[in-house]
Amino acid sequence: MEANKYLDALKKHPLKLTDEEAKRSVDQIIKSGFDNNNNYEVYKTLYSCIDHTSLNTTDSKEYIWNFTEKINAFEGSDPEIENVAAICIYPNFVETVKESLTSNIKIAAVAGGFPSSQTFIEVKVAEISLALADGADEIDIVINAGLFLDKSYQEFCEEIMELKEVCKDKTLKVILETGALISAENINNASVLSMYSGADFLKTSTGKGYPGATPEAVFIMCQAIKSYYKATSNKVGIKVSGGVSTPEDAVKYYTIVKEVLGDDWCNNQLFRIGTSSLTDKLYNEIIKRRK
Ligand SMILES: O=C[C@H](O)COP(=O)(O)O
Repeated sequence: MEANKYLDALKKHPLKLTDEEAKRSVDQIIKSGFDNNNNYEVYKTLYSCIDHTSLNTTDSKEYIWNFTEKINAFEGSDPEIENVAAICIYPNFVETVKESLTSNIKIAAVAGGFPSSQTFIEVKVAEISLALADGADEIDIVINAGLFLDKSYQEFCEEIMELKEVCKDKTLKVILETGALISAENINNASVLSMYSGADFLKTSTGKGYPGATPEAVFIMCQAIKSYYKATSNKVGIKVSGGVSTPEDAVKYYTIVKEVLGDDWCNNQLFRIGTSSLTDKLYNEIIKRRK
């Protein structure tokens, strides 16, 4: 995009709410919609939207192998429940997951200098290329928040465009690290620029070092995705991550996505929950609610 296109894109998709208005709106959405979605069928949908995540300093080949084996064991074990959407790991474990995975789910890798994104573009390109070569289906990168906050939008967008080019037809999820962007305006603007730069999904948080997902941030991101869809007919997905640890949290985010974006987004093609602690809890809740 040429220089004026960045500002044009932001003008085309302005934030129409203050932070306070966004909070009131999303609180009302949750209040009026939560109970309708707090049910067995939605829980099963949510389970199928999970990016089952392990991003620990202590992760090892053996641990990730066993982590994957648990997902393999679940496959087909319960005819009523579709397996999780993806396994999400550090890039150096893609090979391990590829070798051990027997279920038909996606392999997602964080890459590009996760979680700070503070490294050379050459390193980001190499890390993504290696993860893809090992078999990753999806790549989760973090925005260059420094460039964004400095309003260096051309460099900001060109970096995402370059990394999307490396991914080709593989899914690129762009982590906004909303806990670092803080304001609704920053979250809206980072969403808009990331989508025009090639993001297939917008993702809230790394879960590392900054506050994770919030209903307000997800609401703002969904509004931006809706506005972008109206302008371009392109559907960009939403991935909620960072501290999503209870079935109730997941239902709240589902409620926001359903209300703002509609049923088209309420599946794992366009809605994911990145989590390291929800999967078993959600399964247990589903079993509890089974008649
Ligand atoms: O998607 C990736 C996140 O790191 C998961 O965050 P969490 O460990 O708070 O569930």
